[in-house]
This record gives sequence, structure tokens and C-alpha cells, in this order.
Amino acid sequence: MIVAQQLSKRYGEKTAVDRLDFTVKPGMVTGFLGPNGAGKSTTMRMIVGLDAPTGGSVTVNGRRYAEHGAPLQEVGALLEAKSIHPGRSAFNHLNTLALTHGIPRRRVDEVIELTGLQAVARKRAGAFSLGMGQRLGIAAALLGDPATVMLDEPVNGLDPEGVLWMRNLLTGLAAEGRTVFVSSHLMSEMALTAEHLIIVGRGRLLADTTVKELIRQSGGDTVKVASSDPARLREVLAGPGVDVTGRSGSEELLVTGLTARAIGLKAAEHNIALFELVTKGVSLEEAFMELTRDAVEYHGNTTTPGFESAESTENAETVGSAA
Ligand SMILES: Nc1ncnc2c1ncn2[C@@H]1O[C@H](COP(=O)(O)OP(=O)(O)OP(=O)(O)O)[C@@H](O)[C@H]1O
Repeated sequence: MIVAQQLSKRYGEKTAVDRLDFTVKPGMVTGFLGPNGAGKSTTMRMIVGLDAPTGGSVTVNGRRYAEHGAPLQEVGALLEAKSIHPGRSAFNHLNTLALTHGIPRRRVDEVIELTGLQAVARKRAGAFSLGMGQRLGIAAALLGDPATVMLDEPVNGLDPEGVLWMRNLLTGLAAEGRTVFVSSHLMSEMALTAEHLIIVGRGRLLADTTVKELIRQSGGDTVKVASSDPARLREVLAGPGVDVTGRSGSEELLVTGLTARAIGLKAAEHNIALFELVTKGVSLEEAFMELTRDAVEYHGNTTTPGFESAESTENAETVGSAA
């Protein structure tokens, strides 16, 4: 369990982390998201005592990191690429860590196997690919069999097989009851891996929510329905918690608060012919972009081809009209 209370970090005039309050709970993967420069790495560094907060506090399993007698057994972290002596083998690197932290030798073999490094464990780490280096960093993070695991961009540099392996590893660690806190810019991957999300922008907390709820709030449960009699359909669908919008003269309505199935049944009951009935999907990426639109520090000046596609524009409208 990680608990941040009014956690803040200033670098001179720059406030990198601004009064963050959040709790990362055990038994699930929590994604830590935010645009570049939002303060994710700084927050993670403060969690493991590599940076000192200028305000507030953060604890792991009830204590500040420095107060733990055996921190590697408490929280395992993969932060930015580790500096490993290039001449040292993966095995020697892990074994030295284990020896200096009172961790048994058999655990070194276990993490080497867990991270799929058996074939290269005796090779010089300096010759490792980015993906292998990433696996070695994860092996080191898991060495102390910690109840809390924190990884900054763990899928960086991994090939598709590696990404899948990472997904299974993270969900497996969470299923064992561990606290798993992971930052990533890969929204599609986070949507598959994380259950809970903490989203920051310009150092501030923007959302502390589930993946499902974030998508729902962005209009992910909106149904588009086209019918022969939109005015009459609007009447029969009206009810508590139901919101119906549509342009005058258009056959289309956008409905929130009812499933496509419920809308279809109501329409049939009142003999209203339907031409289209679609639940509109909103991806985590779209929900994230909408939430963080005003918190992006570094804007590019090019438009991604296809981003302004009919579908995206449609979704943006849906969000607007449903709000
Ligand atoms: N040592 C430092 N000195 C001064 N400013 C810093 C320092 N470390 C970070 N910052 C600033 O603090 C802000 C937050 O940076 P941080 O690296 O925590 O963001 P991030 O969310 O991890 O970004 P990214 O997604 O790009 O890794 C940025 O504006 C950054 O420039």
C-alpha cells in the first residue's frame, strides 16, 4: 500500500508535484498516467526516498521508505534505466544485490527464471539489448519478494512478446495480493493491464478512478440510434438517469443511461423502426486526452494524420453533448 498525503516537490520556481493525495491499494494494478513532465517520475522517486518531498509525505506499507529496515523486501522499484556496471553479468549484479541485502541465493535463480534471463544471465550486462536490460531491472525489483512493486515505464523497449509477458507478470503480481504501481504512456496497454488509475497533470491530481469509470465519464456508454420517428423515440426513452440529445431535423439521437438492448426493446414496443443502433466505444487514450488536454506542457505543432477522423470528432461531440 502506498499513501501520499499532500505530497509536493518544488525545484526552485518549478512545482513538479503539487499537493498530491492518493492511495495505491494492494491486489490490483494501478496505472500512473500523465503527460510528459506531469510529475510521475518525481513522485516515484519520492516514494523510494531518492528525492525528498518539499511538502507532505508518502509512505509504503505504513512507513516512509527510509524507515524500513529491509526496504528491498518492502518495495521493489524499476525507475529510469539502472546504471549497471557494463562488465558485470546479470547474475553477478543480482547476486551482489542479494548478498548486500540479506536475500538468499536461491531467490537470484528464481528471479532470473521469472524474467526469462536464464540464457544470458552469465553474459556481460553491457551487451544487453534494451529489452534485456529492462528484464534485468525487473529481476532486481522483484529480488526481495516485495509486497509493493513500482515500475516506471516497464514496457519501454520490450518487443510484442515482452509486452505480453509484462502484462501477465503485472496482473499475476497483483493477483498474489501485491500492490502494483506502474507508469506508462501506452494507453492501450494500460487499458488491458490496470484496473485503477491515478492521473496527474502539471503535478496535480486530475483523476483517481477506475479504467471503466473514466471511459464511462468520457461518453463510453453513449448509444447512437437512428430512427423513423426521433421525436417519439425521445419521448418513450425519457426517464430518470436517461439523457437524450439530437439535432433538430436529424434522424439520429445520442442516448446515455440506457443500453442499446433496452433502446431496441423500447423502440419495438412502440413500433418505431430503427435504422442504426450503436454503442459508441471510447478508448482509454481518447478519455485520457480529453482529461489532460489542458495539462499538457509540451505541445507538438503537427496534427497526427487520422486523429481528426470522423470517428474522433464524433466522439468529441458525444462527450460534449452528454456532459
Ligand atoms: N532535478 C530536477 N530539477 C529541476 N526540474 C526538474 C527536476 N526533475 C524534474 N523536474 C521538472 O519537474 C517536472 C516533472 O518531471 P517528471 O520527470 O517527474 O515528469 P514525468 O511525468 O515523469 O514526465 P515523463 O512522462 O516525460 O517522464 C518537469 O517539468 C521537469 O522538468
